[in-house]
Amino acid sequence: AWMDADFRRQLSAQRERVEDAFEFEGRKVGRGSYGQVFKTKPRSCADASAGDYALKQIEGSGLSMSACREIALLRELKHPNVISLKQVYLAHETRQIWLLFDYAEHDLWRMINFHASAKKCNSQVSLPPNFTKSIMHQILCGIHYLHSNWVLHRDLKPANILVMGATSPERGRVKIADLGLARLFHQPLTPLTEIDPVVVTFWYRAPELLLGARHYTKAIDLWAIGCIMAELITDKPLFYCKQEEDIKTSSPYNRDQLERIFSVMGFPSQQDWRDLPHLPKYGDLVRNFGTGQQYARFSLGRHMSRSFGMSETSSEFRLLSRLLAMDPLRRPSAREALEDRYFLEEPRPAADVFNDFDIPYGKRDFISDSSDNKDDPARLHFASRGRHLAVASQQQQRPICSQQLPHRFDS
Ligand SMILES: Cc1ccc(-n2nc(C(C)(C)C)cc2NC(=O)NCCCNC(=O)OC(C)(C)C)cc1
Repeated sequence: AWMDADFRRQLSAQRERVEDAFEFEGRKVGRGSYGQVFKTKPRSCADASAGDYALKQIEGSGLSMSACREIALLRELKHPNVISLKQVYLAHETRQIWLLFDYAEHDLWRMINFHASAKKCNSQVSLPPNFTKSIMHQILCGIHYLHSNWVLHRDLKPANILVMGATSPERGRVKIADLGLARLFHQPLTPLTEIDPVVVTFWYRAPELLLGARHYTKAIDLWAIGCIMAELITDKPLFYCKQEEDIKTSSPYNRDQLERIFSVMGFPSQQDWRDLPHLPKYGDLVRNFGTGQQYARFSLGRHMSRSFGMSETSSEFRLLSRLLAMDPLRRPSAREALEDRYFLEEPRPAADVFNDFDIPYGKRDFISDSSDNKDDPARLHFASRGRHLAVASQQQQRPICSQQLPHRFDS
């Protein structure tokens, strides 16, 4: 051994073990191909007030490529709106890698689903007037920081936008994360009405990606932020498209998703998007959609005003339509978006997106391993229909559809 045995023994005796430092038995809140995540408290400080931590046990053993990438990336990044890596634990015996993060009780996927369910039961939950503006401001601040460090996110969607809970010193602060893909079958089976947050969806993918663009760009992240803004306003995914039942081909071209985008945005003309004919899948586009005449009367303004009564002259709509420019060259940078009039007008964005409103969302559920029953016939049924079919996450908190909505959910 390159280190003398005695010294190694000494190091090993001193090394802090993650199981000695944290209580995480039965506190699993996330499961996926990346590994699993626990909601933990340090064993040392007994007082419950100390913030919680998210402890991610990385799948596999040893320094995998993804473990290296996550550690190397996150240890360099420090911004209030980006998830922060607190500590790395290397268990030498098992060669396991554990990453320690601040714990975020909420995320936009669960929050938006909560409001969508509340609407269905007509039990509207009141929100601050600057709710969307505050969230958008903090997402753009976080992405501006990442982009200025030449870090592209590549998979922005509501599930990756975390929000700190009531017990955190950073109550109501947005933290951009990348939770990776979660396995689908750890959730008990419930109706397919809600698509699991982490099924691979194309709803946030920029049109140039669907048409075969070979490289991710900052503009691709800004398109996704536009999709998230629309979803915050309407509680519905703007470019919702049914999930494929069978395993998707590897082709980036997704006709149904493009069809959905055109039926909201209209079809891009030569003037709208000069470089469109140079995209690899332009031939497929012409074959499937011809000149796009059938979408001539559609536009974002028409969609947002007819479906959600949104004024096309509002600064909110103006920013949304800038972010959702079909031509990536016409989308604003994160800095240009932050300078938009929308953020300078009343009400101004707040540091705590909930302001002093009660937080109506439930806490994350703990996942029990027993629900990972491999022999569950229903699981096999869904499995046979392809891994894209999701079993809706039981973790989704539905508001109680009764008149007396309890005052505080998060206490
Ligand atoms: C392989 C790899 C995986 C993830 C990341 N990554 N990238 C980013 C940027 C782009 C936002 C900086 C962030 C990450 N990693 C994470 O966000 N990891 C979070 C793990 C903590 N999980 C977590 O808090 O999960 C709950 C369910 C409690 C919300 C990098 C590399």
